[in-house]
Amino acid sequence: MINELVKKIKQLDAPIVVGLDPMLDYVPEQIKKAAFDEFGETLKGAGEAIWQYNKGIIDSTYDLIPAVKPQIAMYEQFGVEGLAAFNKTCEYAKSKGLVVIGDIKRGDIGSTSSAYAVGHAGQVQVGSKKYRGFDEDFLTVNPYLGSDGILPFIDVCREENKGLFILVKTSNPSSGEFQDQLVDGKPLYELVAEKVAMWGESHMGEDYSYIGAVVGATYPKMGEILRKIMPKNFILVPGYGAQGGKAEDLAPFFNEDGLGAIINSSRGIICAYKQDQYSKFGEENYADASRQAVLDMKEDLKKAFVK
Ligand SMILES: O=C(O)c1cc(=O)[nH]c(=O)n1[C@@H]1O[C@H](COP(=O)(O)O)[C@@H](O)[C@H]1O
Repeated sequence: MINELVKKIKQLDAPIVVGLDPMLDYVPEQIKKAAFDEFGETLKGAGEAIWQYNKGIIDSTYDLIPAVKPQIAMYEQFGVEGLAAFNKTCEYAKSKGLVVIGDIKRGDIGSTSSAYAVGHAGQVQVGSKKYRGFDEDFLTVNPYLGSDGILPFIDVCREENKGLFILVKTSNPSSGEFQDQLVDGKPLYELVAEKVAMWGESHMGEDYSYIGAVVGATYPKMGEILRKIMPKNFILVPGYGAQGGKAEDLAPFFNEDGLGAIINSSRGIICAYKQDQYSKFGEENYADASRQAVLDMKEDLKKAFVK
């Protein structure tokens, strides 16, 4: 899948992933009304509303972008109905040719990581049959438990031609509390990056590894160092837009070949219709506002390459 992702990024000239993080408050009234008329103000109604909202965004942007990243918490809050919406969203995005990055941020002791990996990237055995519970192309994982927690994910990804993005330096304000701590004079995030580079060698694509890293757009100086430590690993970069990351800060995340990073924007795209600059679209045309926001993001990212 990493080769397909790289190919699509090149073809579309868009190192962009749209984060499908649907809070119910973001869903336009007309979609909520239709869902609640059918299923009532229930978890099922909420699941239907977020699915229809996502479908609109996918339909209006799939020809411009290589990938989407549904964040599972936004779905889990509605219980199994939310998870059904997550699954439908992943399946529909794939049917439109999009690469799906399942933002599940899992990681546990080995046996439990194995079950997570099977559930989201592999196939579970049921008697004589095998089934895919969920079926994302990439997963985000948390490396806090060490190799035991990561290797089961890599094993499944190797069998399935899938990949990972491992948290290295996260975009949030308190990410330094643990991640920046010095260990033998080196920040912890650098040690994790060295491990990601090493793990990545065991599952290589053509030019890049299937094993990538997550580094926040909000820490460009660290991004520059991490880019060098992990030259063959793709970096998923969240934090652009709603969290304050600017296009001008993104250059260090890319390699000389103009590749190596994919920039996420969630609220900046899916809630575009709520922003002043896109208010002319109106709530009913939220999906057109999202399309315009993707086009504007694409233009804006060009600044990252202006030397
Ligand atoms: O793994 C992630 O995607 C992630 C890592 C990180 O360091 N920071 C971060 O914001 N994210 C996710 O990226 C998305 C950012 O959303 P926006 O701030 O709305 O663009 C959310 O889904 C976050 O959960």
